[in-house]
Amino acid sequence: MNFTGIYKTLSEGQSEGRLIVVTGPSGVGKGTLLQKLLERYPDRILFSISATTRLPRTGEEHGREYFFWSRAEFEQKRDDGEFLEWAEYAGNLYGTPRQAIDQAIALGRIVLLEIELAGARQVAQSFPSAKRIFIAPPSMLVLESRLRDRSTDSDEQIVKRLHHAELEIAAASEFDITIVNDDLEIALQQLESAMFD
Ligand SMILES: Nc1ncnc2c1ncn2[C@@H]1O[C@H](COP(=O)(O)OP(=O)(O)OP(=O)(O)O)[C@@H](O)[C@H]1O
Ligand SMILES: Nc1nc2c(ncn2[C@@H]2O[C@H](COP(=O)(O)O)[C@@H](O)[C@H]2O)c(=O)[nH]1
Repeated sequence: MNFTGIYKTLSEGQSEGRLIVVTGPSGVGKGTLLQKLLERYPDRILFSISATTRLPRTGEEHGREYFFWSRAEFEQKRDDGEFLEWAEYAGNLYGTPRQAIDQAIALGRIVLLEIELAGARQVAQSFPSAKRIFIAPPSMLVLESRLRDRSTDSDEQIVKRLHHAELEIAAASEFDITIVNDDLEIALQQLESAMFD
């Protein structure tokens, strides 16, 4: 059975498996929030591991933060239909492999996708019942300082990411709910309520 088939069956009431998409500009704190949720609900939540063609940052491991694939490998898998969604972002390809998600939803888990806007739009088309949550920064200045203080991206990457951020923030109204990540604990509580309601 393909993913659509499994998801339909589950939405008809046989399990509580569901898909939640979390989108927001790079540096807004999506990963920080989701990591904390995962620590709170390790048995209920599955955090999808994406694939990317970007190089690993210090401390990142293949199969933990991402599957780090070459562009040729990524494109082959994309052409073979192995991604639920994919997009080019700031010069690299990113995508959600379908397989683990199919299995987790079938087992009744809440599956979280942390993806950028173009991918979120694809999921909205293929899975209109997925809940879509937008994480917004308190301001562009705060976003920029989070990106700079994180010290993971070059100046060139930061400029690209801030440019993307403006496009993403302009699309926030497409989402079911927007959460401003100012105070981390408050944002976490809001995300938790949105996920389980
Ligand atoms: N509420 C907050 N207040 C202050 N700093 C925060 C808050 N949330 C996250 N941060 C910090 O902001 C930086 C960016 O967070 P994080 O890496 O989680 O962002 P992200 O949205 O996952 O980025 P990307 O999409 O690039 O992966 C990190 O250094 C993190 O510690
Ligand atoms: N469309 C997708 N976007 C994804 C996926 N995995 C991550 N992302 C988004 O990419 C940017 C940059 O991430 P970074 O790790 O290089 O900082 C960020 O907005 C992520 O949410 C994916 O599978 N599909």
